Amino acid sequence: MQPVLNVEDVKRVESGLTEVGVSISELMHRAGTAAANEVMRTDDVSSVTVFCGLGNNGGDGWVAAESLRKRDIDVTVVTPVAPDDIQGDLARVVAKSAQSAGVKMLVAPPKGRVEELLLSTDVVVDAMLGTGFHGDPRAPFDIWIECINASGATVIAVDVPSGLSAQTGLASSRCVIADMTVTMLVLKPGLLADMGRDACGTIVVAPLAEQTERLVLEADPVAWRADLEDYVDVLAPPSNAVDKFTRGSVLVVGGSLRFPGAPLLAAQAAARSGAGYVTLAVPEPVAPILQSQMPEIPVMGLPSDPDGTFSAEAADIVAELALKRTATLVGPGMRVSGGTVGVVSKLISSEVPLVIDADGLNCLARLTSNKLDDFPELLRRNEPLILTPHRRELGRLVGQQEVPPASLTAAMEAARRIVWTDGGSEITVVAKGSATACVSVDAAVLPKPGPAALATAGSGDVLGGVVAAFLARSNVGNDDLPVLSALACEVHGYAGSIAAERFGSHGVMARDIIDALGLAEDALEEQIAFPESTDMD
Ligand SMILES: NC(=O)C1=CN([C@@H]2O[C@H](COP(=O)(O)OP(=O)(O)OC[C@H]3O[C@@H](n4cnc5c(N)ncnc54)[C@H](O)[C@@H]3O)[C@@H](O)[C@H]2O)[C@@H](O)CC1
Ligand SMILES: Nc1ncnc2c1ncn2[C@@H]1O[C@H](COP(=O)(O)OP(=O)(O)O)[C@@H](O)[C@H]1O
Ligand SMILES: [K+]
Repeated sequence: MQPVLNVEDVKRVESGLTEVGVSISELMHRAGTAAANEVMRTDDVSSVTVFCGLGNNGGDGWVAAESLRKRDIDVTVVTPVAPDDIQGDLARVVAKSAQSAGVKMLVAPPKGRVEELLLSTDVVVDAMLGTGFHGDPRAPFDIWIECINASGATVIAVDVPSGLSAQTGLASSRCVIADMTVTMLVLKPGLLADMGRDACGTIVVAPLAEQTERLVLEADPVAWRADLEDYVDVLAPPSNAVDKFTRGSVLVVGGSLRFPGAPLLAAQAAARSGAGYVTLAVPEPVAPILQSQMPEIPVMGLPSDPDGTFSAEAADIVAELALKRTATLVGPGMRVSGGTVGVVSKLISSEVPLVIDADGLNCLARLTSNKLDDFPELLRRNEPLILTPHRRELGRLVGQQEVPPASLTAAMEAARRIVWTDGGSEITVVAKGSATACVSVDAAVLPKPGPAALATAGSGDVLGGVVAAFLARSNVGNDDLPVLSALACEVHGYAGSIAAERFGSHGVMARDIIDALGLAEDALEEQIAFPESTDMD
């Protein structure tokens, strides 16, 4: 797994490196050289334009320019001020050095001149704004960003694409869209989430010093990006000596007359994710509707209120059923009512491996008056509990219902409040979004995100079914629940990619993701076993 550090903690690595004799100036030289090395790896590069800002990110750019000049590349720096007028000492020194080495420059050029230069540029190096950037890019950077994005040149961003927050992954309207980002020392969360996914292109981490790895670990990574090899051994090895029950049995509890389809999607997804026996428990009037849809999945009708949701009597029956299954998923389409809150509450207090999704989470929010983190006794259990909220559901659980977490880091913080309420490793929160974090008390694991085609109604129900099936099939201890959940997310995401190939990136429906789940898991397992053989990107 690759560590991810909050931007403020990167400074701790920087000062640790200074203590072992690697100065900031030396780091800047190594950073600029690392960026230049990536430029040199680009095919057929002869002319490069480096856009430099006024801080240390700009300093990296000047170093890169000088390094490229020495390798006979035709390089021009575009800068708001001449080297002598740069305020920061480090950046001024390297800028003057590049100037003395014969690097060409354009100081505060008009827009038309920048556009003209870009016409003959093969590679742009974006060294305008790095981790010191806040707010919206001001002139002239806003204009230069526009020119770069319109240029068609290959763009290599230094540390972070200008305009993107390396911490939050949020960007204003002006943000460099790079083909590659050479990020210094360590991954930062904003590169992996939200707009970061569109802006960074391929991410290359330049460690810059041999002590970096140790110092990064000491700086307490906020998350870990999973690699495929991390998933080895998470699921039980295949065996022919199984029957439908030993392959893992899943109970899906949910549905209402208003939303009968959601639990069916989840149950189908569980069946397509390798659970040998999947059962649905739904309110009585919903049962005949579903039974006709899916002959493989037995449907049980449980006591219902007149509005077609579970009644109070359903709770004990559900708990008894759950005790006989390897894992239970509760929530899809069940609505929030006295009866459904009772069902969720009963399941939580039963020692059964449990996944709570969708309205199951909203019931939990109701039960705890939007302060789940104030109810440690509720969450204290031995068997696994996996919550799969999207950001609005997550917000409702921790009192942020008006303003849900807006970034991956904010979502991880909210998820941490929940898992720390209990403090045990049996709870994992899968904080879903365009990038997802699987958070436990020990770690936050970031699966490789799937395509935007996953953002379609019912897709979350499908994920719930996959997570429940993997929980039923797994042989891991509670400590590995974040990795197990991350694998479920990757299979879901990969199934989304297969479905997008089949139906077009705008044409995917939740059912298409379900149909691709089995193939997605096979493909991923092949990748895990033979990592070099195929390229998943
Ligand atoms: N942390 C480290 O160990 C290393 C950092 N290095 C570089 O240093 C960078 C951070 O340097 P700095 O802290 O100087 O920050 P930056 O260079 O990212 O940005 C600071 C500059 O941008 C300006 N700025 C901020 N917001 C702006 C806005 N909205 N519009 C226009 N201008 C704006 C500031 O006035 C300042 O001049 C990193 O991104 C990386 O590229 C590297 O030199 C090597 C190692
Ligand atoms: N832009 C995106 N890129 C990748 N995955 C996404 C994106 N948007 C949503 N997803 C994924 O799709 C699923 C949507 O779940 P959810 O919001 O619960 O949907 P629903 O409630 O409609 O079932 C989650 O797994 C989420 O991580
Ligand atoms: K940059």
